[in-house]
Amino acid sequence: MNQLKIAVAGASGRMGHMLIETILEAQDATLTGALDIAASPAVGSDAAAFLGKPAGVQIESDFAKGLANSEFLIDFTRPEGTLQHLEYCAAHNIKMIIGTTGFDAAGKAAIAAAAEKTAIMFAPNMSVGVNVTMKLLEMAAKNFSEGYDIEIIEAHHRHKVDAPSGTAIKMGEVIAGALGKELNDVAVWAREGVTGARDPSSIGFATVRGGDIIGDHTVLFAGIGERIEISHKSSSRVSYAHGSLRAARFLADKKTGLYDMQDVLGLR
Ligand SMILES: NC(=O)C1=CN([C@@H]2O[C@H](COP(=O)(O)OP(=O)(O)OC[C@H]3O[C@@H](n4cnc5c(N)ncnc54)[C@H](OP(=O)(O)O)[C@@H]3O)[C@@H](O)[C@H]2O)C=CC1
Ligand SMILES: O=C(O)C1=N[C@H](C(=O)O)C[C@H](O)C1
Repeated sequence: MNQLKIAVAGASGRMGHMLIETILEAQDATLTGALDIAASPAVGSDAAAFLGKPAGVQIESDFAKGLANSEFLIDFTRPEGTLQHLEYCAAHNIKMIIGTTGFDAAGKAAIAAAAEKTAIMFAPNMSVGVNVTMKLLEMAAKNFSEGYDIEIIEAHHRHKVDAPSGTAIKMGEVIAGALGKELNDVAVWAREGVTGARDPSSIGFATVRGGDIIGDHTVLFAGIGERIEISHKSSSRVSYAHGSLRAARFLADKKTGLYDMQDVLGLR
């Protein structure tokens, strides 16, 4: 069997650990590299030291060393880190699976431009459940387009640095798209003080941060006499890691192009 040669960026992070464990368990994938920022105390140690069974792959901060033997880089870091990895991968034909969230428009444009040089899968949520939920939301939004107020509520662990989550924003984009609108024209990102009555055409967002919540998303369609909630709740990061591996398998025969999990899962 042809092995997928995969490096992991952010190797000592929450997702980095989950990805390394998942790659080491997979029959068709080999961990061939690991990256972290130069300031990380993990640089120089074995990428699987946290599992108590070394993988023989050292965590590097130098891209040339960390990516020397890899066909894929799975990147769950921070936008500024991902954009540096992107430049290197585009120049060296390394395919990328990008799970990092919190990009601005310029960052997203850089990813689209790099996809003309190498194949990239970029999605704010790799879980099958969330991506199927996106389809449910599209259908719901079309049927609740009049008379229902739409609010997106997300909750994550205390360490999360971006808000609203990338998934919540994507849910908003899917709903706005189904209604023939641009999310930026209708989004109310937060509320405080005397806000006035709710604009019926708006899509509201609410963010909760606390403890070890892995990732909960609920979309509320609130009408008169009834309300509908479509929820997804993650109980482990393993679904994100499995989705990332599916993405690597999907990219294996692609040379260039920008894809998302809807492409990987055949949901388009
Ligand atoms: N698409 C999806 O399915 C999912 C996406 N995410 C997203 O993935 C990202 C990471 O999440 P999580 O693993 O919880 O975060 P962590 O903070 O646990 O891990 C981030 C990792 O990236 C490293 N890092 C930080 N800054 C840089 C940089 N500038 N360059 C390179 N590496 C850097 C960190 O190193 P150090 O610790 O030394 O700072 C750490 O190893 C977030 O954007 C999150 O929203 C998360 C889960 C699922
Ligand atoms: O930071 C996280 O943890 C997560 N981030 C992603 C997001 O911003 O949507 C995906 C998931 O919800 C976990």
